[in-house]
Amino acid sequence: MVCRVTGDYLTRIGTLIRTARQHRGWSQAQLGEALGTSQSAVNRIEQGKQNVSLEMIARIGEALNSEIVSLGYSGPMHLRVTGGTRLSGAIDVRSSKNACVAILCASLLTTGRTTIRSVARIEEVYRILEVLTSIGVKSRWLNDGRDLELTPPAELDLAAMDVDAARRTRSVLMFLGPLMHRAQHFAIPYAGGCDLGTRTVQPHLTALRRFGLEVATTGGAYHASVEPGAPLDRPIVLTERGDTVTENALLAAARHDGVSVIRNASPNYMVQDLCFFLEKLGVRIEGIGTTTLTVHGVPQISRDVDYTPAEDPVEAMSLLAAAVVTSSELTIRRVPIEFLEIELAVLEGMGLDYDRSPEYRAHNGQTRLVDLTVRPSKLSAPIDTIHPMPFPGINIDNVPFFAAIAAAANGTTMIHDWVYDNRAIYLTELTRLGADVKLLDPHRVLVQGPTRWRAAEMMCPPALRPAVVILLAMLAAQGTSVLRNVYVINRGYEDLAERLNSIGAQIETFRDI
Ligand SMILES: CC(=O)N[C@H]1[C@@H](OP(=O)(O)OP(=O)(O)OC[C@H]2O[C@@H](n3ccc(=O)[nH]c3=O)[C@H](O)[C@@H]2O)O[C@H](CO)[C@@H](O)[C@@H]1O
Ligand SMILES: C=C(OP(=O)(O)O)C(=O)O
Repeated sequence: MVCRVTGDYLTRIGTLIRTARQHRGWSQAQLGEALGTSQSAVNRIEQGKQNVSLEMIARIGEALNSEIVSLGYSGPMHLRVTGGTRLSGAIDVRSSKNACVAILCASLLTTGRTTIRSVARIEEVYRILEVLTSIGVKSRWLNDGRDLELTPPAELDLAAMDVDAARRTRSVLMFLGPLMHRAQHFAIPYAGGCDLGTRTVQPHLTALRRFGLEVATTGGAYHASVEPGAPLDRPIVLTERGDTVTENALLAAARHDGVSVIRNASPNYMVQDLCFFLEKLGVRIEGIGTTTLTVHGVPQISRDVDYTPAEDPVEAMSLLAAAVVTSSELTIRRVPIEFLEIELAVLEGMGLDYDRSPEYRAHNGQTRLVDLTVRPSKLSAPIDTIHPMPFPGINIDNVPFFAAIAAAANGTTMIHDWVYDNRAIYLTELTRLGADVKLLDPHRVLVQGPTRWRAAEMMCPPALRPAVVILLAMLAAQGTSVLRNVYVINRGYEDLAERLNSIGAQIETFRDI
C-alpha cells in the first residue's frame, strides 16, 4: 500500500490526531516540536488540510503514544524505486551517526545540560536516546527538531534501562566508559548493530579494566563493577585500533583523576568529534587526530555544553557513489575532506571527473569541509585491491560503495574487507540487479564491470552499507525495484529516500498494513 492518505480520511485522521494530542495534554506547538515541525503544520494536519503520509502518521502515533494513529507502524518500511533516471543539483551531507551516538553517550559525563546541534535524525540516535531517557535523562528537540537538549537526573535509574532499544545498537557499548563514573555496579545488554559476523568487545574490556572496570559477560548482559583502579603509571595500549574502543577509553579517561595516555588510538572522524566535545567539557586532550591521546581527566564535570558534530564522511561517500552509478552531475556539499581524501585519490585514478571547492570549516570549528562536484565519467577498474585500513586509509564503511562503483567501471576490481567476516558476502546481492560479483572467500569479492543494471525486488541485507549499495544500484537500474525492510538504512541515514528524491531520484516509501 502506498503511503499517502487522501480525501475524507485526512479530516478523520486529523480529528483522531487532535483527540490523541488533547488526551496527552499537549498543545499543537508541543506536538510540532516533538515532530520537528511547526505549530501551524500541526494545525493544518488536524484540520485535514495537509497531505499526510503514513510515515508522518506513524511518527505522530509514536510521539503521542497513541494506538489510534500508530497504524502506520504495523509493518516494516519498504522502498519502491523507479530507476534509470539521472540525479542533478546539490545535496548537503548531514552529521554522522557514529559521532552523534558517541556524543550522546558522552553526555552522561556531565551533570550539566548537553545541547547537540544538527543531530542526525536516524534510528540509531533514537535507540540511544530511548536508552538515555529510560534511565532518567530528560530530552527535548529544539529548533524545528534539528537540535537536541539532554538534561541528566541527579540519580540515574539504571535498573529501568530500555533493554530492547539497547540491544538494537552496538553504540550502547559506549555507556560502559561514562557509567563507570556514575555507578559502582551496572549491566548493559549485549550489543547489536550491523550483522557483520563476530565483532569483538574484548579490546573494550581490556582497556576499561585499566580504569578499574571489571566486566562479567553472563545472561545476555555485561555486568560491570567498578573497583578502585591501580594508578595509571603506564600507557593504555589498545589491542586494536578500533573506533568505539578508543571512544570508550576516552570516556573512561575523561573523568579519571589524573592523566591517561592511550596508545594505538583510532584517529578516525568520530573519535576526533568526541575529543572536541570532551574539550568543551573542560577535558584537555593532546594528540587529537593521532594514535596517541593524552587525556587530562576532570573527576567532576558539571558544565553545560553546546556542540555541533561534523558531517558524515560515509554519507558523503554514499552520495558520491550515487552520482557515479547513475552517471550524474551532482554537487555534494559539506564533505569532510580529510576523511575522504584517499577514497577520492583512488577514484581519481579510476578516471573520476570532479571539482572541489576551497576548504571551509564545519560548525565544530575544526573539521575541514569542501563541496565536491562529480561529473559523469568513464571509469576503469583500479589496478590495486580496494581494502580498508584504520584512518588514514580507505574507511572500512566506505569499502562497500566501491563495489557499486567498480560495477560501473570497465574491468575487474578486487575488494578485500579483511576485518568483517560477513560484510563482503552481502555485496554478492548486487548480482540480482545484474552485476557480476563473485565471492572468492568470506572476505574477498571480484567485481567485473561495466554493468547493465536491471530492476529487482529484494530484502535489505542486515547491514547498513551493503543495504545502501543495493539501493544505489536500484537507482541505476531501469524499471521499478523494491527494497524491503529498510530499518537498517534508516539506522544510519536521515530521510535518505526523500533527500535523494530532492535531487531527482524517484523513490516511494510504503509499508505493509
Ligand atoms: C558506532 C560506530 O562508531 N561504529 C563504527 C565503529 O565500530 P566499532 O569500533 O565497534 O568496530 P568493530 O570493533 O566492530 O571493528 C573495528 C575493527 O575495524 C578496524 N578498522 C577500523 C577503522 C578502519 O577504518 N578500518 C579498519 O579496518 C579496526 O582495526 C578494528 O579491527 O568502527 C567500525 C570500523 O571503523 C565501523 O564499521 C563502525 O561503523
Ligand atoms: C557497521 C556500522 O555501524 P555499527 O557499528 O553501528 O553496526 C556502519 O555504520 O556501517
